[in-house]
Amino acid sequence: MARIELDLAHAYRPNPQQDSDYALLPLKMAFEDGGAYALLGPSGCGKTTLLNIMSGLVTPSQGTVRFDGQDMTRMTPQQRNIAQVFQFPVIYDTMTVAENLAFPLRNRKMPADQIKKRVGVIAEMLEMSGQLNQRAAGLAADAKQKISLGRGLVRPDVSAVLFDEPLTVIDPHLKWQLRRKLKQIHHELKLTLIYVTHDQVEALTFADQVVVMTRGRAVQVGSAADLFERPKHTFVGHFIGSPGMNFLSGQHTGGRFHTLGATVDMPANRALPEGAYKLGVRPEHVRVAEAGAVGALPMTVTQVQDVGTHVILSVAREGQVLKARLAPDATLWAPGDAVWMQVMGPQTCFYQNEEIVA
Ligand SMILES: Nc1ncnc2c1ncn2[C@@H]1O[C@H](COP(=O)(O)OP(=O)(O)OP(=O)(O)O)[C@@H](O)[C@H]1O
Repeated sequence: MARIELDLAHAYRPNPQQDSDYALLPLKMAFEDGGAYALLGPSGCGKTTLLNIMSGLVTPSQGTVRFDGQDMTRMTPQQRNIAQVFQFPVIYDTMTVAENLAFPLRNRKMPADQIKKRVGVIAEMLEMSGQLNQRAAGLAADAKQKISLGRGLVRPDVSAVLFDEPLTVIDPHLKWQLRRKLKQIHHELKLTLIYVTHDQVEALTFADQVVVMTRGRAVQVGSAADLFERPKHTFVGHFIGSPGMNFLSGQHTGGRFHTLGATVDMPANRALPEGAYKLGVRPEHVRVAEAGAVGALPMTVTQVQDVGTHVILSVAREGQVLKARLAPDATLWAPGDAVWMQVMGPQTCFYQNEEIVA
């Protein structure tokens, strides 16, 4: 295993001139030895490009890839000793499950008794012990992809295992199980795992550290709690959470925040220089308040969505909607009701140029 350090940018086209010419804008980051990481972001943000640069399938147009300090930028995937699992199964249909799992170990000339043992361990982890002697050809797509996962995980000596949306072909119920399984496998095998996905639940359940990407930029690297409580960039606020963070543009002057044609008092202990900001507050932290309460805004209820475990209350002012995630008894509210919504609190964040400042 290795610590992977990236200091690079990548454009697929020659002579990139502007940001939009880059699949990856200049980035500098490190993946620690033995960590479980996810690269999360919408389609086209550069996740696969970043993964392929780590594996050696793509050479960055600028900068370097280092493994444990050694420059690997121009090395092949074999030389980097990387295992990669793709969206669709890459297996040999004519071989049995056991032979498929053993294949990467045979290639590395591991002694037969050790191969048998390791294949047994991996099959057990993936709950495939009963299928070891079956031919892959007769198996369902789910089972074939499990073999692909197993082939990625079977070698104990790899620098890292890279997964590119590996659960795409998996049935939703099994997907949930496999996600948890991969997390458990990570704890047991202590391999460096890097997992590409556009699904926040998948990223947050699997990884200890999530790299959130948008338009070729890695905007934040952090734990689920970091991304939830302190989104460094408004994109992270929008993208993580369901519904995402609320944002209100406004002006801070004289200890008050002016937004949507109203004024909210800032809590006394909240130090913030005067200026223009976007206030960011998670629906989980918005509360219905007493009329005129410090930190509350007068608004009108537009929608009450009862989703069983909680209620999403949508309120609006001057055409701007704010969402609050409340306990189930909030169904007492109805569209048209006047409410005061508490938007200021210790978890309220402030942004300038989309970056967090307080
Ligand atoms: N081989 C290529 N040649 C030219 N442009 C490419 C190539 N591969 C990707 N791109 C472009 O680079 C950008 C990043 O693509 P990439 O596939 O890395 O994103 P992604 O986040 O993995 O998206 P998806 O989830 O859809 O695969 C996109 O604009 C894409 O069109």
